[in-house]
Amino acid sequence: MPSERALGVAVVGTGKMGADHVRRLRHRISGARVRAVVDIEAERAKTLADAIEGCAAYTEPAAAMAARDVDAVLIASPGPAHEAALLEALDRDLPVLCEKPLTPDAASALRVLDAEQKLGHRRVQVGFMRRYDAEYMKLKRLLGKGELGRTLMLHHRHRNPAMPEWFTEEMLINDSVVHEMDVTRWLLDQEITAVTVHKPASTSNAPAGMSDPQFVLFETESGALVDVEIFGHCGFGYQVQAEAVCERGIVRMDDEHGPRLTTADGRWGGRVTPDYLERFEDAYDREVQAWVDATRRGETTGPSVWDGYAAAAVCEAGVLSQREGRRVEVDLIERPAFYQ
Ligand SMILES: NC(=O)c1ccc[n+]([C@@H]2O[C@H](COP(=O)([O-])OP(=O)(O)OC[C@H]3O[C@@H](n4cnc5c(N)ncnc54)[C@H](O)[C@@H]3O)[C@@H](O)[C@H]2O)c1
Ligand SMILES: O[C@H]1[C@H](O)[C@@H](O)[C@H](O)[C@@H](O)[C@H]1O
Repeated sequence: MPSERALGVAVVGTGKMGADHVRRLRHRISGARVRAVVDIEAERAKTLADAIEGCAAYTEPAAAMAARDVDAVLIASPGPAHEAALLEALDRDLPVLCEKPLTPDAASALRVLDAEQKLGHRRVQVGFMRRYDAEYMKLKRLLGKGELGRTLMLHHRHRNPAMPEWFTEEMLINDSVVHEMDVTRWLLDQEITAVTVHKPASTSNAPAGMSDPQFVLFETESGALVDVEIFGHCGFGYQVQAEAVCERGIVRMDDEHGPRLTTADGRWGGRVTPDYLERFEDAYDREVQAWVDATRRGETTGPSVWDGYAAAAVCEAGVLSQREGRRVEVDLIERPAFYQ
């Protein structure tokens, strides 16, 4: 439905990420209006809606999706709640931007994959925002040019200062490393075939029952090896780095943000971003603008339900490896022609 008027968006889940997307839709990107906010915490949704002209608060995603001025849905509830909201939106043929992970496990991701195929056209963009980050885009372009030859290894580092108290050890894999699963598939243009999770000595900052950091190894279809350091409680800030080792060179992603200072006491250096909202702000903006623009043209672009399902299948292997301490092969269905 190519449209001249602003896209009416319902935002489902108004916690840290949902509230930030509401701010983004209102103040940082063009072509959209927040018409509904949904949260099981009624007061949170109402407080947010009261501050936005023409926006209503709901506690049920289905009620918001039925509203006359809602054309599209941005899902930012916790991962386990995504499936129900996605199926509801697909049932109504509404365009969706769904925060990562698509769903936390492969079986639920497959149900979404089936529902979109039954609908007969793509409607869902998955919120793998690193694909919209300037540094990752440069890395992708360089690897794609072919000058460096095949990529033999990728090294990823993913450090968070601390995790919320509800964050579990499994979530280190299916909520955090899911980003590296997606960028690895995207950068190398191939699937991940096996995962092994190793647990080094744990920081005393980790909560009881969580071994942190963890070292995750992916094997890929071409035989590349990919390692990920996931550190949930590094204490000092938010850091995401990547380096590709290729046949004819090495590309290291620049993760510096902000000025680098040299000071009178002989120190030299920059600043580490405190969290993902600051580190990836431009990427989130580009991602949401791309979704609004494509939706207004009547198209669906960006990471697909297939990408969300493939990452969920790798997560499932990763969680099993984390639990059992062994290498686990990824169990992936054949890619349907619909998603070629
Ligand atoms: N792309 C990124 O970098 C990034 C960063 C952070 C979070 N996320 C993703 O965003 C999503 C939300 O994470 P968050 O950190 O904002 O969590 P949060 O806990 O801060 O917020 C979640 C909100 O959803 C509400 N909620 C729970 N169940 C709901 C339901 N069934 N319907 C409607 N609302 C519901 C909660 O009351 C809460 O207000 C998750 O999928 C997470 O993985 C992505
Ligand atoms: O939900 C968040 C978010 O996806 C961040 O981008 C990631 O760095 C965190 O590790 C994760 O917990």
